[in-house]
Amino acid sequence: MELHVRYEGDDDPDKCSARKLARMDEAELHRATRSTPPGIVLNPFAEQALSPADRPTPGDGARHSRLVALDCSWETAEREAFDLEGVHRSLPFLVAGNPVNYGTAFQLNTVEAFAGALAILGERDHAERLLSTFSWGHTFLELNEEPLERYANCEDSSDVIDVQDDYLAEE
Ligand SMILES: C[S@@+](CC[C@H](N)C(=O)[O-])C[C@H]1O[C@@H](n2cnc3c(N)ncnc32)[C@H](O)[C@@H]1O
Repeated sequence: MELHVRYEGDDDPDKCSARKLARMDEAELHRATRSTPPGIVLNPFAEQALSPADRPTPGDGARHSRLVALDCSWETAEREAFDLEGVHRSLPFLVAGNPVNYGTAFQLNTVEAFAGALAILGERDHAERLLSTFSWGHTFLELNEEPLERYANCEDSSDVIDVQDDYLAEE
């Protein structure tokens, strides 16, 4: 899948995972909303959780084969900031493995959000490739190994929420 980032530029540029992905030609940064192409928008406020039902199928338009994230500080990541064109999906319970937010559920950085989404959509190799260039990348996969596998085996969003409920009950 193509990876696109609406890049706000209000977070520490030295720690920004989206900038690193762009330097590696793994993602394209867009500095304005109007230049950001439509796609599956990774939005923590979206009502529907991402699931394997969102996998692109032949005949779907290009927007179904693009993942779009908003790279901004969590302080400015309010509902209105995700005013991007496309199908909005939240990621289910997953835990950050990056050093800034280590152990925090639901607040992933951009590369973790892309990798989690790709794994749920059945593109595990792509997810691993993205994370392999971050020293802590393997931690994200280790922490989330079981939930990622279970989500990837779900049929649709309501199945994903049922699996998520198992993890939230343990919290
Ligand atoms: C708020 S930014 C923070 C980025 C951070 N500055 C970095 O260096 O990667 C992380 C983005 O990843 C996506 N994301 C993170 N957690 C998510 C979740 N639980 N559901 C959907 N998208 C999520 C969203 O697009 C979100 O805006």
